[in-house]
Amino acid sequence: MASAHPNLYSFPDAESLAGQLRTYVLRCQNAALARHDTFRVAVSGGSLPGLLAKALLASDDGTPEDIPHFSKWDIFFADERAVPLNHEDSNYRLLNDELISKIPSELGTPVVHPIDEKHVGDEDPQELADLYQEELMRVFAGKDSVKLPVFDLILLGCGPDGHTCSLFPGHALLREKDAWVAAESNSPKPPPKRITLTLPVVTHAVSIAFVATGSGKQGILKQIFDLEEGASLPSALVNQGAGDKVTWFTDHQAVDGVSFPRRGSL
Ligand SMILES: O=C1O[C@H](COP(=O)(O)O)[C@@H](O)[C@H](O)[C@H]1O
Repeated sequence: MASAHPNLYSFPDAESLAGQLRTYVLRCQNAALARHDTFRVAVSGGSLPGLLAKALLASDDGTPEDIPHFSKWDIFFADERAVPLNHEDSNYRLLNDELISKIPSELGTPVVHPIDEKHVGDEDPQELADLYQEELMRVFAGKDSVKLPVFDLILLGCGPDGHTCSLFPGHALLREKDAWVAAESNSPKPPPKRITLTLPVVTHAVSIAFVATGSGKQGILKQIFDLEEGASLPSALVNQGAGDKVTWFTDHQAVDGVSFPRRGSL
C-alpha cells in the first residue's frame, strides 16, 4: 500500500480542466518518449473520452512540449464492453468518435489496440479477456517474462458508485492478484459482460489520472476522499495502491463538500 496521498485538482469549468489535463497528459507523453520512445496509455470510456478530446484536439501553445506525437502512442482500453466495435456501448467506438477519428494528420496516427471482436458474443467473456491479456503481453513483454505491464499512463473515470475500469464495489475481481485482464460477467451497469484491467495493473502504472466532473459525483468523491466507509471502493483502492502517482481532475461541483485538500493548477 502506498503511503503518499493522491493529488486532487479542481477547476471551475470543462475548459480549464481540459487545459490542465492536456498539460498533464503531454508531460506524461514527453517523459515516456524520453525513456523509451513510445507512449503506452490505457483509456477508459464514459465521460472521459469527450474531455480528453477537448484537451488533446485544442491548438498547441507553440512550444515543443505542447505537441501530441500520436504516431508514438499505443492506445489500450482500461476496460471494454463485450459488444461489437461499432456498437453504441463500445468504449472503442466512443474514443474513436470523440478523438481518434478527429486527430489532424500532421499529428500522426496512434496504434490502437481494440478487443478481438470475434469473441464479443461468447457466453463467457473470459476468452475475450485472455486474448486482450495476450495482446498486452505481446506489446509489453515480447519474449521476456514480465510480472505486470507498466503503462506510462492510465486514464480512469469514477462512476457514481465508486467503480473504475469495470471494477465494481464488492466484486471478487477486486481481489485478483495475477491476471492482467479479467472478465466481468455481471456488471451492475449495463452491458453486463465486460473485460477490465485488474487493480495490480492499474496501480503499477507510472502515472494514473482520474477525471470526474459534475454534481452526480459529489457524494462518491466525499466517500472516497473523506470517509472511512469509502475505503473499500474500487477508486479508493487505486488511491491507496498508487498514492501520489494518482492525480484527480475534477470540477468544483464534483468536490463540493469534500474536505481533502485540493489545488487549482498543476
Ligand atoms: O461503465 C463505465 O463507466 C466508467 C465511469 O464512467 P463515467 O461516465 O461516470 O465517467 C468508465 O470509466 C468506464 O470506462 C466505463 O466502462
